[in-house]
Amino acid sequence: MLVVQKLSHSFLNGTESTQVLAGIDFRVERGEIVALLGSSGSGKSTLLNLMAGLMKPTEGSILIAGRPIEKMSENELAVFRRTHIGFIFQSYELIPHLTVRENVELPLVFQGEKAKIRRERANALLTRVGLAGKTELFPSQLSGGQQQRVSIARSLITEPAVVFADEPTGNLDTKTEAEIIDLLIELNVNHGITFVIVTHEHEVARRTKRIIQLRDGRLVESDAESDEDALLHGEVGT
Ligand SMILES: Nc1ncnc2c1ncn2[C@@H]1O[C@H](COP(=O)(O)OP(=O)(O)OP(=O)(O)O)[C@@H](O)[C@H]1O
Repeated sequence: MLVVQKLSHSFLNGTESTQVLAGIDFRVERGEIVALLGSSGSGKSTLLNLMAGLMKPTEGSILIAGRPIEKMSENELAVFRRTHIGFIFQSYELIPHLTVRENVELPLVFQGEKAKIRRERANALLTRVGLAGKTELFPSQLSGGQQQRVSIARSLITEPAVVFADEPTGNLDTKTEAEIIDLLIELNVNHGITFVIVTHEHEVARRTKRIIQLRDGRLVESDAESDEDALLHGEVGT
């Protein structure tokens, strides 16, 4: 589903090169939910940008649904991203002058889907994320947690191979954070959606079955249970 192979990345500033990721290898199977955990500066955003095809790696390969995305042209990538990858952002990134339903429909508008089908799929997804009565409101009329639910529905409408969530609860209070993570887990368990959740919060990572941990651009992989154990014994850095 998602295969990251021997991935390294350096940024060039003038003549100086800074290595940010070094020899990253992991795979995420279809139907998995994984937290990508790392402290500030560990390389999470860089890795996410590479996996989303927003930057080309210095070395290595990223396969999504069997396709090496680093080999694609800009145009191929734009189409591939729209159809195979879903995104959930910390700040929701909803369009304020479109209704909740229109926001969710938008990726299908870009695919040229018929209005009736768009509306049906958007309404079904909005029901699934608990917003059945809110479809004709505007984003500003919703709470932060509800806006994030809209963005989750939008990320699913093209039935992507994988959904990347970038600090999805970063703007939410603890109770709403737990509800949003509950929703992502429910969508994973009951609908088989593959999620990679990028976070610096152990509390979020602790909820997923598997944690991939980045430290100084390198991987420290562990499953959630042993990681929790390590946390208890103070072995995992913050
Ligand atoms: N364009 C760039 N040029 C040079 N160095 C960069 C660039 N972008 C990021 N870096 C460096 O790469 C390292 C990793 O940054 P990155 O943003 O990937 O970390 P992060 O784990 O996402 O951190 P945060 O949680 O604070 O966003 C940092 O040391 C950062 O200074």
